[in-house]
Amino acid sequence: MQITLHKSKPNKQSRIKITGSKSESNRLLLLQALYPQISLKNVSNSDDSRLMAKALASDENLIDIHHAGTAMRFLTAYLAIQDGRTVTLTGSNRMKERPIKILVEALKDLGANISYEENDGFPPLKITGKTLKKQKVSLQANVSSQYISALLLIASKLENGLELTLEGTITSVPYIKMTLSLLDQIGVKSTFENNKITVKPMVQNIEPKTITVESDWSSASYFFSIVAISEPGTSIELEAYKQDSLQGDADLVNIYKAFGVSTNFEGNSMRLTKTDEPVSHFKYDLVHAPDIAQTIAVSCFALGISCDLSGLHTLKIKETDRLVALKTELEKLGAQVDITDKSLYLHASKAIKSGVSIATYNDHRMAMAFAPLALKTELEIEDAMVVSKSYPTFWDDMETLGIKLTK
Ligand SMILES: O=C(O)C1=C[C@@H](OP(=O)(O)O)[C@@H](O)[C@H](O)C1
Ligand SMILES: C=C(OP(=O)(O)O)C(=O)O
Repeated sequence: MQITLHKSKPNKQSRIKITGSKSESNRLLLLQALYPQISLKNVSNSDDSRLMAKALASDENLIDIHHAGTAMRFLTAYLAIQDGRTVTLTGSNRMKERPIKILVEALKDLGANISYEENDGFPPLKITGKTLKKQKVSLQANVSSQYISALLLIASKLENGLELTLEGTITSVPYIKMTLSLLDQIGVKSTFENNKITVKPMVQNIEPKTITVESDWSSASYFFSIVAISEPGTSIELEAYKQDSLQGDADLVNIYKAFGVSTNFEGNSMRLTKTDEPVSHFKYDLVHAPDIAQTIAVSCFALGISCDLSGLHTLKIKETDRLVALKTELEKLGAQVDITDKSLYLHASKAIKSGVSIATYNDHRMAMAFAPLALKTELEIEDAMVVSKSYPTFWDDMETLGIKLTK
């Protein structure tokens, strides 16, 4: 379905409630399957988290995880330790292009029984669960942190725990720390020093515990963008967020200061207000927060400022090649964008073409990142329901803000 976004002015004040972080939810759902004493509140309503929950509850021998990357990686590790069970784990066509060899090889080094059903190094995988007795493994850490989190999530269930050696520059570090922090909340002990992570085995049963998932910061990024592009005084209140977040994308508070957005935490919500003028050039390394690259690039384009974003090497293997997708779609709107395989440079431009149709490439973040441009011009978003991968009520929330759209 295509959505037309009409040029709109957002309400002066709005309030939006966003559901739990997809990343935290997918970790906690897996931990809940391993430790049923855990109860969860504010779980993400995203397609990816629903698919994760469904897969964990399934006793079928074929599981299709569609576009859900974290679910694919986390379930590979989970199924590898389900003794005696054989499952084929597959996904969308794009999932079959997203590499998984580093994780599969690490699991195999630990003793797992996993084979590739189609192409070497890629899903679908045939996994026969067994008890893994080895404890030490090394893996490349510069491609995706999801491989590392996947191993850490099952580590406390291994007989001797786990000792990971991370090779190369570690990418997306906050996501690894999030995993360790959630393990700590359920009583699993770990250490992370330099390039070594250790996790202790859990010998006794854990105490019953309720964990409330903080709302999703990557979803919040689109509201930071809208406030940045708005008139001074425009404010949006977002629930339920805290200053001391496990999510690396909470760096948005710091980043959007450069675009004139002030953030105030009040109770369990945060209020974003447009207070200042943006900088004239923005330079940032997003190696620890790759999911907000699209939002930031579009914000800069809307504000007419140049930006130089680095640390983007993981973007090529996400839902689509996000570097190429950003360049193609921003240039349709009149931008000039230079990309390498790990960076993006947007030249400053004032004019934004009207009536352009934005392709989304099965990538929720392409649809959502471009939506704030409705404050500047009319545009169309193709295959707009792609947003449900992480944020099913996104378009309803846009309407709540006062953005006019036709479905
Ligand atoms: O562990 C996680 O929940 C995630 C890790 C990141 O992936 P990479 O480590 O592959 O960059 C991020 O892009 C993804 O959306 C979620
Ligand atoms: C990259 C993402 O998700 P995943 O890797 O879990 O598919 C994302 O949500 O931006």
